[in-house]
Amino acid sequence: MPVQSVPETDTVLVVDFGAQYAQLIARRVREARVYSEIVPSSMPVAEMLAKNPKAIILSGGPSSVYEEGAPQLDRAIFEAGVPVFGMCYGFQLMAKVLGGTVDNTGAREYGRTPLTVTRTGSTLFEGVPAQHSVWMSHGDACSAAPAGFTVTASTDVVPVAAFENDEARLYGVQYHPEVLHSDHGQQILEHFLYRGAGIAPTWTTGNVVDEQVALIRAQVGTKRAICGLSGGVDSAVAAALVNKAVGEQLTCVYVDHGLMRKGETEQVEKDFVAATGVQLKVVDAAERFLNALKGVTDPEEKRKIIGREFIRVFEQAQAEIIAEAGEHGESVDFLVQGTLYPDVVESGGGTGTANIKSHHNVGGLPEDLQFQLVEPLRKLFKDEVRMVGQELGLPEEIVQRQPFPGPGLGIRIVGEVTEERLDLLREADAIVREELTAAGLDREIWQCPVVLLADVRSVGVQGDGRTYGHPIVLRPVSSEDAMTADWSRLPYDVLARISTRITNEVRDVNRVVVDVTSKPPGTIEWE
Ligand SMILES: Nc1ncnc2c1ncn2[C@@H]1O[C@H](COP(=O)(O)OP(=O)(O)OP(=O)(O)O)[C@@H](O)[C@H]1O
Ligand SMILES: O=c1[nH]c(=O)c2[nH+]cn([C@@H]3O[C@H](COP(=O)(O)O)[C@@H](O)[C@H]3O)c2[nH]1
Ligand SMILES: NC(=O)CC[C@H](N)C(=O)O
Ligand SMILES: [Mg+2]
Repeated sequence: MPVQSVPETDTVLVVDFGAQYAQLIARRVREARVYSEIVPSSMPVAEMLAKNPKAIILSGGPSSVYEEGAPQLDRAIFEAGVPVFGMCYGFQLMAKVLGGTVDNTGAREYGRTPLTVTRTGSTLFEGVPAQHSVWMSHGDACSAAPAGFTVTASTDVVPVAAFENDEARLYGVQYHPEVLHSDHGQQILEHFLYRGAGIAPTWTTGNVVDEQVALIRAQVGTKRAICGLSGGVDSAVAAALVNKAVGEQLTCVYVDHGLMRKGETEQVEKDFVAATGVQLKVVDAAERFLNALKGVTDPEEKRKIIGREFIRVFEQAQAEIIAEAGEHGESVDFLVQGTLYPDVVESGGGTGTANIKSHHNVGGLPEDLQFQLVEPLRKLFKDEVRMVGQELGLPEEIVQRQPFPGPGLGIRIVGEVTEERLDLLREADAIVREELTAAGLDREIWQCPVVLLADVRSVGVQGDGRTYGHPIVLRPVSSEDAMTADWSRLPYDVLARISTRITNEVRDVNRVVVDVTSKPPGTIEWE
C-alpha cells in the first residue's frame, strides 16, 4: 500500500523485467513490513545503487536471458555488497551474469510443482519442510550454478531450483515465492529480507484513504466527475473515495450493456443505491453494444469494442449531466474508474510487461479519450481494496462480492455474441450462482466464470433422442488477487446438481465440463 513515512535506509528495490508479478513482489515485501519500490530493469545500475537500497529483488519476466535483446543487468549490481534475490528470470539472469549455465533444456514447469530442499537450514530454507509445493512458470532452466553458490533446492525436472551464496549475500530461486500458491513463499522472502539482508521489519502501511482523498481533491478541484459504477467492489470503493473527497461533484453512471448477468441491473439500481446513497444514472445501452459486437469473434477485438462503447456511453452521460446543470454548471472533465493493478499489468501497462488481455478499462480505452482519468486504486490489489472498502464503512456484501469483469458475458461466449446466446448463458450462470450460494461456497471461491462454447457442438442423447448441443464450462477458481489462481475442488454432489440442472433447464446445452487449469498457464476468463 502507498507509503507514509519512509526511512530511506530501509528501501528494497524490486527490479522489474516485465514480470506479471512485480507489484506482487513489492507488496509481499510490504507485508513483511519493509518498504519497497519498483524500478524498471532499463534503469542504469548506478542509478539503482544511488537510491541506497538495503536489498534488491530481481523479478521474473517473459524473455529468455540468452536471447538477443533480452533485458540484461550490469555485473556491478552483484558486486556492490547489496544483498540480491533473483526470482525466475531474475534467478536465471543472476546465474548467467555470474558464469552459471542457463538454457532451454526442455525442462518446462507451469503451476504447482513439488520442491525438494537439499540443504535444510540454509539462509532461505531454515525451518521450511524439505518437501513442499511451489509455483513455477518457466521454459528455461539453470543447469549449473555459478562458482561460489550452493544449490539448496531441486525439483524432478530442474536440478538447480534454488542457490545461495552467503558470503556475497546473493540468493535465487527458479520459482515464484511471491504467489500465494507457493507454500512457505512469504517465509522464504522474509528469510532473505531479515536473515540474508539483515533488514528489520519496521515499516507500517500509511493511510490509503487520507492519502487518496487528498490526491483526488488536488486533481479534481471544483470540477465535476462521473464514475463508472458496476456494482462491483472496485468501482464501489473508488466511488466512495471520490465521494469523500469531492462529494456532490460526483455522479455515478451504471451502463447496462446487455452483457450483465440475470438480475444484476435491478440489484445495482435498488440494493446498491440503498446501501451507499450514491447519485446514480442508469443508461440502457444494450442495443448499442450488441450492434457493435455483431459478427465479432476475436477476444481482443471484442474487448476493444466494449472499451470504446463504454467511453461513448460515458460521453453521452456527460452531455446529459451538463445539459441538466444548465448554464451555471461546471463541465465534467473527469472519469473515475475502479482500475486495479492487475488490470494494468494484464493490459501490458507495467514496465515492459506482455499484453495478456486488454482490460476494457485500460488497454481497451479508445485513443480519442477526452476524459482525465481518476483511478485511486491503480496500484492496489483486490484484497487491499477490500481493506480500504472496510475502512470506508462500505457494507460487507459489497466489499466481499466476487469480481465480475466489465465486458461481462461478452467475453464468456467463445464465438459471436448474440442475444439468443446471451439468454442461454444467463440461465446457465444463474443456476451455477444459485447452487454455489446454496452450498455455502461463495466465500471459498474467488469467482466462477460460466462459459458458453458457442462454436462447439457435441452429440448427446436426451429423451431417447439425439441432440447436438453446446457445452457449458464451469471455471471455479481460488485466488487472492487474480494474478494467479488455482481451480477450486468443488464437492462432486454440487457439481452433479449443477450439471443436471443446466442440461435439464437450459435449451441447447447437453454437456457441462469443469476447467481444471491453474493460472498460469490458463487465465481465469476464457477470452
Ligand atoms: N456496467 C458498468 N457500468 C459502468 N462502469 C463499469 C461497468 N462495468 C465496469 N465498469 C468500470 O470499469 C471498472 C473495472 O471493472 P471491474 O469489473 O474490474 O471492477 P468492478 O466491477 O468495480 O469490481 P469487480 O472487480 O468486483 O467486478 C469498474 O471499476 C468501473 O469503473
Ligand atoms: O473489469 C474487467 N475488465 C476486463 O476486461 C477483464 N478481463 C478479466 N477481468 C477480471 O480480471 C481477473 C483476472 O482475469 P484473467 O485471469 O482472465 O485475466 C478476473 O477476476 C476477471 O474476471 C476483467 N475485469
Ligand atoms: N516467469 C519467468 O520469469 C520466466 C522466465 C523465462 N522467460 C522462462 O520461461 O524460463
Ligand atoms: Mg466488475
